[in-house]
Amino acid sequence: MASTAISQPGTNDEHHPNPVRASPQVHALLQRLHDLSSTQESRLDLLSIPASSFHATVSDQFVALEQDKCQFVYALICMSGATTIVEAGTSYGVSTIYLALAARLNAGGQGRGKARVIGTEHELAKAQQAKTYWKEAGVDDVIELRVGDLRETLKIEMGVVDFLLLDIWADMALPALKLVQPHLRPGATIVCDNIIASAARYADLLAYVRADPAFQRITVPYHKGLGVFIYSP
Ligand SMILES: C[S@@+](CC[C@H](N)C(=O)[O-])C[C@H]1O[C@@H](n2cnc3c(N)ncnc32)[C@H](O)[C@@H]1O
Repeated sequence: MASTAISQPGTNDEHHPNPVRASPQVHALLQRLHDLSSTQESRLDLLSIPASSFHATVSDQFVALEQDKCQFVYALICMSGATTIVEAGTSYGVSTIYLALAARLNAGGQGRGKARVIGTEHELAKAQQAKTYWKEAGVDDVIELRVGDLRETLKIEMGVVDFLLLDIWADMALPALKLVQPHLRPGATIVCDNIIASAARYADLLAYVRADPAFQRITVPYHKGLGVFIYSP
């Protein structure tokens, strides 16, 4: 019997439609950035880099959230109506474009707040380049980038937060969650990348959320596991 090739998520075909509403120019930009990131990552084995040298080894790399996960995150934000979003780990701002597009779409609805995406990035060069991509994508008005160590930059006002994306070096995930947690609205969504593959590195985060019944958890079976927590205190 002839076999039919099954397409992969993120490919945008009849089986895996792309939910993102954007112009052809923005789709082309996103594709270009994902391709750049994938090419870089194919030369690195991120999980084999020791935690002690991780920051230095990948400090100029994209390490963008994969395209299929970005599309899922976009859809989750559209479903939840989130308009205020915090991103722990922005890098060159690829995932941030999806967050901004979705928050802005939600903010267009009646009675919703203004779209606001707060990004965080330690590396100044990445932050500067990210801003040029956001301008090209036409979402720079929605994004506020906090440059520096998120353990300081997330101490500043952020309003009531609907959605938190943890796409950060594993040792920074729990500090980020703890800083944003007091601002999360009941029912807020938290997404954490690589929750299975990096489980050992996320030991502190996992112990924290498992110990608190306010976090309803599910792992979505994307590559390396995508953790989704609903915050219901
Ligand atoms: C996985 S990348 C983020 C990718 C991005 N979300 C995307 O999809 O395009 C993680 C980023 O977190 C940044 N980072 C690591 N530790 C940080 C800290 N303490 N404060 C702020 N940013 C940090 C790194 O420089 C890196 O660019």
